[in-house]
Amino acid sequence: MPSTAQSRPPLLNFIVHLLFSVATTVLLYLISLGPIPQHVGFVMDGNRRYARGLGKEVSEGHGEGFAALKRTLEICLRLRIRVVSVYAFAIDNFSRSENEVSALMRLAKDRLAELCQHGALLEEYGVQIKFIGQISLFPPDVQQAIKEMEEMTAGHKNGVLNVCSPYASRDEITTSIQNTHRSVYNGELEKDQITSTTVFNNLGTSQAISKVNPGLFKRPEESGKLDILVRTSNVKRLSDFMMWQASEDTQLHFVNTFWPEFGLSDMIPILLGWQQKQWIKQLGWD
Ligand SMILES: CC(C)=CCC/C(C)=C/CC/C(C)=C/COP(=O)(O)OP(=O)(O)O
Repeated sequence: MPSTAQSRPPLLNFIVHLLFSVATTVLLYLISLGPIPQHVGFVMDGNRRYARGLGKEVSEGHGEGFAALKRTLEICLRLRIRVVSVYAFAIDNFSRSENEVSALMRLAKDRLAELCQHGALLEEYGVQIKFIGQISLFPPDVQQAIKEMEEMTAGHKNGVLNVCSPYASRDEITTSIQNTHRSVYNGELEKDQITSTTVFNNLGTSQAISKVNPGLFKRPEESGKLDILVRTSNVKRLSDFMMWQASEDTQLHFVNTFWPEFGLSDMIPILLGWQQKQWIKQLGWD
C-alpha cells in the first residue's frame, strides 16, 4: 500500500514536505527565467466526477476543488502571472440541487473570503479579487461577502484574480455592449467611435485589469487577452467561458486531471509549452 501523509512518521513527513517545497521553489525559479504569461484562465472542471469516483459527497469534491484553486493560484502568483481568471460558477449552475449550490456559496463566503483577509494570500502578493458576472443573482449574504472581499483587496495593484461567478461569456459581452451604448447615450462616446476595442475594454475582465498597475505588464494593451486557457477533466469545450478574451494567440490546454487533483505537475508542461512557443515566435520560426 503506498504511504500517505497520515501513515508516515512525523519526521519523515517533515522531510518529504521540505524536499517538495525546495523542488517547487527550484522549478518555479527556473520557469521564471523564461517569458511569463500575463493572463491565464481556468475552467475548473471535474469536481463531481472526482468525488463520485472516490465515493465522496459532491460538496467534498468542491471543497477539494477549492484547495486546488488556492494551490494553483499560488503557483501563478509566485511566477508573477498578473491576471488569473477562474470559472467558479456558471449562470446555469443555479439549476443544480439546492445542497450543491449552497455548498458552493459557502466556499465563496467563507474560504474565498479567508484568502482576502489581512496577511493572507492576496495581500501577500498584492492582488485584488474581482467577481465577474451577474452578482445580483446571488443571495444578499453572498453579495455582501463579495462586496467586502472586493473592498478589502481594492488597494492591491500587482494583479487580479477574476472569479467568474455567476458567469456566462455571452452575458459578459452583452453587458459590455449595453455599457458601450450607455456611453453613447450619455454623450461620452460618438456612435462611430465604437470599435471592437471599445467593446473589449468594457468587458468585466478588462475593467478589472484596468485597476492593475499597467507598468507590470510587458504588453499592457493585451493584458485582457488570455495567453493560456486550461480546462481540466478531459472535456474539450469552452462552455461559454471568455470567448472574446480567447484570441487567435491563446493556447488551449485540455488536461485529463480532475480539477481537485490539478497542481504543479500539470502546470509545468503547460507553462513550458507556452514558453517554447514564445521562443519560436521570437526567432521567427512560426
Ligand atoms: C466558489 C468557489 C470559488 C469555488 C471554488 C471551488 C470550485 C473549483 C468550483 C467550481 C464549481 C464547478 C461548477 C466546477 C465544475 O465541475 P463540476 O462540478 O461540473 O464537475 P463534473 O464535471 O464532474 O460534473
